[in-house]
Amino acid sequence: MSTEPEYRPGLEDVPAAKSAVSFLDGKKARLEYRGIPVEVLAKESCFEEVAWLLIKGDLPTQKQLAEFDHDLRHRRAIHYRLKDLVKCLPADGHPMDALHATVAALGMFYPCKTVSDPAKNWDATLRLVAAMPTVVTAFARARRGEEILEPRADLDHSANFYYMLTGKEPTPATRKVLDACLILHAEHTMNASTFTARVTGSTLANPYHVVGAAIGSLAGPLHGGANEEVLHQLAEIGSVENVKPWLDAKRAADPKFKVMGLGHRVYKVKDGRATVVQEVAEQAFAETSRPKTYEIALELEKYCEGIYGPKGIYPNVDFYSGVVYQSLGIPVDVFTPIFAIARVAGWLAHWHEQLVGNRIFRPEQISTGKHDVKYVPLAERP
Ligand SMILES: CC(=O)SCCNC(=O)CCNC(=O)[C@H](O)C(C)(C)COP(=O)(O)OP(=O)(O)OC[C@H]1O[C@@H](n2cnc3c(N)ncnc32)[C@H](O)[C@@H]1OP(=O)(O)O
Ligand SMILES: O=C([O-])CC(=O)C(=O)O
Repeated sequence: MSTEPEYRPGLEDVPAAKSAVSFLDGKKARLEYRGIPVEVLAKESCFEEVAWLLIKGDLPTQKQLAEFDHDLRHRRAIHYRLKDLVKCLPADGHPMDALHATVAALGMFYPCKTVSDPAKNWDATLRLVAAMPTVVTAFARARRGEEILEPRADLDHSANFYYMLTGKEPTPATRKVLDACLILHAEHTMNASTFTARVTGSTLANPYHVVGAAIGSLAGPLHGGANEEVLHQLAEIGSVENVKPWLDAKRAADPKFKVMGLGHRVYKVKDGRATVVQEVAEQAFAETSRPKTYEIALELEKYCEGIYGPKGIYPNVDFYSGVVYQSLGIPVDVFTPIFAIARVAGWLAHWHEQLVGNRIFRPEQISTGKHDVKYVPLAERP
């Protein structure tokens, strides 16, 4: 009898950790952060409160939230040499790469060398949550030759992000839309980037390495990078009338063609976050106007339902988020960095959880290579 363990490609259904940070039922599209439905948080809460909830485990008291908010506001500014670094990066480079590089450098300017000091771990946690919007906006502006703006301590997290990006204060509706999007993207059980964060954390690497590794994982088009791809896809389609001919042609050319923003390992119904993003979008469009891309996305969802619905493939959170960001005037390649600005809360929550009773991740492989191969000296090879 074979003793070979069962191999599950992509670790499908294999538990990689025990976690109390969030809960997901993919058949019912139910997502909870520390037991609270995400839809409720998106409507009632703010990103700062949700970050505390995820990392600390419970809703903050009024005093805790006030202190947390104060501490975040005072860690937004980055060292002037980090701004110089951002200015030196290639202007045509991707903002996710700039974020990746600058988060590593952030860890050099504000070190947390070992992870055994809870006070230093907490300081790094605050720094990462607070400073990532500063880094993203610094690169977004510097590459266009615009002045890098100092964070404003009189604005909350979402409003300050929008201000640092655009130089304008958001309207209350825009702030709410952005904040709700950050809340919706803050955490999602054992997704690829969170798993990456936990694996990295399990080596006792410092939190900047943990977040840097997770940023790299999030960047891929099968994960967070899909929100940008969706917008390219909608631009390629170009019109509501072209949805059917476009998809028919793609599928004819490649039966395995993947529609970006569709499908999920866990959800077999429409991602509840996508529905909330649409509700939020309608608020955003009340101030601007319903963009053509949104009409195309709606038509694409409708046409895809007939084709992919029977297989349980529906829109995920990335399907509509980009349309919202675009309507706020945010450049397409900044969409995935916004995801990272939100998800850092979840990554850090998992990092703190991983450190309690930590054991290094070291799974097994099923070896498929050769054995006892004779080494042939180079001179004897053709
Ligand atoms: C925040 C997030 O990370 S949400 C996910 C964002 N990613 C995307 O939107 C990219 C497009 N989607 C995908 O590539 C996938 O659905 C993933 C990566 C999200 C999930 O991948 P997996 O769970 O490994 O599913 P897998 O890729 O094996 O697909 C299973 C089947 O559904 C099909 N399928 C999955 N997604 C799609 C899609 N977007 N369009 C068309 N068909 C799809 C596959 O072709 C495959 O079909 P088959 O059984 O006939 O071979
Ligand atoms: O859970 C996943 O695999 C991907 C996802 O939706 C997320 O990270 O938000």
